[in-house]
Amino acid sequence: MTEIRGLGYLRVRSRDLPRWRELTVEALGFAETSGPAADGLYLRMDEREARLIVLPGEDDRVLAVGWEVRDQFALAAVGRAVEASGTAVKVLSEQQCRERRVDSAITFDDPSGTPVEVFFGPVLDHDPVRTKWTQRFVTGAQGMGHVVLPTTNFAEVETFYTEVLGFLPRGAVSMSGAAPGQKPRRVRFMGVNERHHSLAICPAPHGEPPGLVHLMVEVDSLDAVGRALDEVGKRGFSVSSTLGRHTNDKMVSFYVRAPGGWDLEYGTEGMLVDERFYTAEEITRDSYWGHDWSGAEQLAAFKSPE
Ligand SMILES: Cc1ccc(O)c(O)c1CC[C@@H]1C(=O)CC[C@]2(C)C(=O)CC[C@@H]12
Ligand SMILES: [Fe+2]
Repeated sequence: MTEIRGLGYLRVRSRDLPRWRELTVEALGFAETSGPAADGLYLRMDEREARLIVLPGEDDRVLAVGWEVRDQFALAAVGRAVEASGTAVKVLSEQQCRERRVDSAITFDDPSGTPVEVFFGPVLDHDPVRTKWTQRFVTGAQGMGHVVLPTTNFAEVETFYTEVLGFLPRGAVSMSGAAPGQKPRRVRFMGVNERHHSLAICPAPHGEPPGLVHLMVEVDSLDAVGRALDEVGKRGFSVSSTLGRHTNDKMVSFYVRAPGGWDLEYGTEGMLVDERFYTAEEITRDSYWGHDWSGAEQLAAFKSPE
């Protein structure tokens, strides 16, 4: 049984904070709050202080994928497992934990170099979450959403997340290149809670610096998804994939290109997995309908030569 309970937060760095703010706050309807860095973008989805944090800098990169555990004992157990696997673990300082608004955290790189943080004890903000479309983000026991990570050492990364961190396999798909000129690739899905997948890995060059394929966040309203889709178009953001319904998690979503070269997936109606009855399945199409990727710009992660 995994100690990881869900995706807790994502911290990224960007050269273009105004555009990130326009996308997340004005188009997707995240609630903006303040945080320790006066010039940072701190985005609330729920009673947590911030789930998505964008800090200004000279490049676009993932600073940390934050995974949440129950308590200090679970955190210690994860730290021991990661060390035992031969990966160096650092304990975050009190100052770093204050910045992240968590009780304690450790950090390490996964085998493809994605910076990972594992934490417990997030600080809550009890003020109401004022989202633009009055939607609620689906979080709670399902965590913040899911991330898809690019990797060139697929097998090693898969082993790390399943056997060291205890993620549960939640099926796979073999896809012919979705965008023209792309190679076929296998995507593996993994979960830690009732959300179908909190993590997926995709064979792709990681790019330099560490990139993402996408971050998915879920809302409780199809109207919010539709309104957000209208708004990203009006504001000139590139829609990487049109609206569609996935065959594995049944999510209705679209994908929009964020500044920095990866996508935000914005969806609703994701299914819940009941581990008492679930078995991992192999899907043969990514979607029942929709999800046309032909308009996608190349992923930053796919830019460097294979
Ligand atoms: C197949 C699928 C089911 C549920 C999801 O939440 C989900 O993101 C996907 C995969 C989408 C998939 C991806 O993440 C990596 C880039 C891919 C392979 C494409 O280029 C098209 C489909 C994309
Ligand atoms: Fe996704």
